[in-house]
Amino acid sequence: MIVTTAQLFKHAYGKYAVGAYNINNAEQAMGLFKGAIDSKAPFIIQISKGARKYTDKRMLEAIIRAASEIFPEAIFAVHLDHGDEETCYDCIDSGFFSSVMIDASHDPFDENVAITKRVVDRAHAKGISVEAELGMLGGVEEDIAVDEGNACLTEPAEAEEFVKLTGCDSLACAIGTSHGAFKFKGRQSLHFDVLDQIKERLPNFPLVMHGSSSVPQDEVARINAAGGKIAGSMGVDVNEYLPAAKKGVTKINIDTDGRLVWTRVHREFFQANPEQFDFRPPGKIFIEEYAKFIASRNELLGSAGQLEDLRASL
Ligand SMILES: O=C(CO)COP(=O)(O)O
Ligand SMILES: O=C[C@H](O)COP(=O)(O)O
Ligand SMILES: [Zn+2]
Ligand SMILES: [Zn+2]
Repeated sequence: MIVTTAQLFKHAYGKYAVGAYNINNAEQAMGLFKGAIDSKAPFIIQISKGARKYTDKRMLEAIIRAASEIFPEAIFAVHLDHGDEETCYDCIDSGFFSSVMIDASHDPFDENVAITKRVVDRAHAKGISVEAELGMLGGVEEDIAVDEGNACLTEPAEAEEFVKLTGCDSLACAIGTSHGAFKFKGRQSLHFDVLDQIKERLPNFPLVMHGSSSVPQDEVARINAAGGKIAGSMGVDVNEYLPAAKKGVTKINIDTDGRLVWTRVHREFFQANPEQFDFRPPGKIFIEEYAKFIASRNELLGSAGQLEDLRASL
């Protein structure tokens, strides 16, 4: 069943975070739905502009509708990840997306407000939720690279004003993370101080954490042992997911870690079976491994086991 992110956040706020996972193909969709059902968790499927280009937006919709038929118990939102204004309107008009993200965080504050407000008006007219972004993460997103020096944490007073002016349903805040596999040079903590200040100004308002992959070091080691060359990568401490959720982070975005699962499975498979050229055996392994990964993340986010209570509340 497709619901809005606002419906998911109402149930989760302050108790747990809903995992938001990107998909690009059928194997990821199968693993995601299976892992969510195995862990009895609601979830958010995210589709980036890159995914819509790679697989074709019609193919992605068909894959998700099919997965929803294969796993009829699933409760999830279909969400556009890092949309621009034009892509937001395309998704709002599609009749398929229940939630969009307008990411105008690279524009000046007033421009971000104006763009976000226009998207909010169009989305709300159709009952669709809107995530906006304020502050700047490091790393690369949708082809825009932000180096560490230019990344800036969300300013709490600005966040309060931004939400009032735009009427958005949730806000992606920069609290120290970045996209991709190279977030930190050493183990680093989230900026809980900033989170506390934002929560004080925006009580009961759902916040979103992008760049939340943990980049498991054993996963990286296995990839490198099987011929990969991923060096100096470090991610978010998974033990900080739940404390962040208790401070209002209601959506936690994880994409890179899933790509690492894919890379490890396929590198190990083809290294062990150099004569193989059928992609289905490793594809099958990936679906199983990705399902296990999703279930493990949902446990850490606290969303595992919430499915039936959520269903009863809808
Ligand atoms: O924020 C993300 C998608 O919007 C994904 O972040 P990661 O690169 O840490 O997985
Ligand atoms: O924010 C980035 C997400 O991980 C999506 O990545 P993508 O734009 O390469 O599909
Ligand atoms: Zn952004
Ligand atoms: Zn993101």
